[in-house]
Amino acid sequence: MEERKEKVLLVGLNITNIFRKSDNIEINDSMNELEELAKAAGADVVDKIIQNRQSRDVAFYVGKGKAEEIKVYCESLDIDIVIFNDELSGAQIRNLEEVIGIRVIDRTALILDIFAQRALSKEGKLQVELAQQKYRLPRLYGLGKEMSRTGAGIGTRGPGEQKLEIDKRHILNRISDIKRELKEVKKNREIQRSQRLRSNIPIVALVGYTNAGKSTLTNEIIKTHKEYSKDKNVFSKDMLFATLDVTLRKALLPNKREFLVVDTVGFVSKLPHDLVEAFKATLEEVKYADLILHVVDASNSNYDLQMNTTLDVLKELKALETPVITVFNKADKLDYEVNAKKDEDVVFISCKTGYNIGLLLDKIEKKIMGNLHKVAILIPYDRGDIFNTIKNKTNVENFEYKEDGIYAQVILDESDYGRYKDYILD
Ligand SMILES: Nc1nc2c(ncn2[C@@H]2O[C@H](COP(=O)(O)OP(=O)(O)OP(=O)(O)O)[C@@H](O)[C@H]2O)c(=O)[nH]1
Ligand SMILES: [Mg+2]
Repeated sequence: MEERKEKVLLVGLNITNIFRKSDNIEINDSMNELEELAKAAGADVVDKIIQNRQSRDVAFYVGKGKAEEIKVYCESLDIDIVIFNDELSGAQIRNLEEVIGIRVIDRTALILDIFAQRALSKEGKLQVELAQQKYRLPRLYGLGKEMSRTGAGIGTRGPGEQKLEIDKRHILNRISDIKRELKEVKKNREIQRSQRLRSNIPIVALVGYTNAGKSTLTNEIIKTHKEYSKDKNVFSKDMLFATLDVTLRKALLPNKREFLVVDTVGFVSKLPHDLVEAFKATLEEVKYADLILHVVDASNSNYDLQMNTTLDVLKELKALETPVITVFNKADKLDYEVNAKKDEDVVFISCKTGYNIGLLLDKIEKKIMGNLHKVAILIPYDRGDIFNTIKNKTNVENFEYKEDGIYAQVILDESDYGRYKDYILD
């Protein structure tokens, strides 16, 4: 039997204060994105309401009068849930539910819900549950009878076997259990990673805003491999957060050397902080990549803001030193003549038509193989981690312990040459 879709009303606040940061995504775009998110969670979006205010109302977010209007409107349209475009406090949720009389959730709970439905790997599930528990903890008091139910639709679903229990002690216990389990998973991943680093296969990570085409591009790139078959394809779909788990696949450079492609979870503006925290561990793969492909949907009118969101997350991951090629995807949807720039590190492509995929592969090859540099390095003793990475990758055998660090003669490829330039002696 098919479940009836939950009917939702979306409510956003347009802060009209003159001090408002001008780099925010405009309210209409933000609400359209919220609509896509709600659809991705399986909801039937009935209408969107935007309220102009100078600031948020502390108790009711949109103000009590507006909340009362929303109640009447919801009754007339038989709405099941009201979704607010920003993160709400526990008190705001409780107050709004009391007035409106139906379930109220915020953008954060919505995103967490999508993640809860989509996470596949054990680690992904644990991370989402951790973020959910952390979200619920300070809101226990606010979660009234409507929210305290589990398994009651959007915003209440959990990825694990465990029901989310509305009891502080239980939540705290569960959080420490999850953290312990995650530590185990992490250990395994580190072992795998060090094996990979030793094997010396370059790693290329695809990052970018959700729906930019990272997974589609991954599938294009992995076709180059001799062992490629369709079942190696990663999941891609016109839907926000199609990918939640980091996947690794083999591919070949034009010069036939093997490399690994990492497809990652996409970003979205106002990504809940706990979720960023939770996914940092998974996204660590990006930090260890030799090259990042920053995939951008060039046809999106907010592509520059989306790029900034991605760059912010890369900064948080401390992955800004890794070389980047900016890949403007969906060139087929641009109605102006694309001027595939001379810039080495930028390329316009279309996964749909195959336009410039070959050029991109050439650029990847150049970037990760580049010129080899024979150099002397001096790594301070407190950066033994860096020394080990270089040692494993370049199979250096002769090194000396000097007064101010470890000295060695090594051969670095282009990307490592850039990455470790601070430690290279003239
Ligand atoms: N027109 C056009 N559509 C594309 C192109 N590349 C990808 N798409 C479509 O864009 C949608 C999103 O693609 P995905 O590859 O799933 O995007 P993603 O970046 O992996 O998204 P998340 O996993 O949600 O972060 C799909 O419907 C693709 O078919 C392209 O070059 N042109
Ligand atoms: Mg994807």
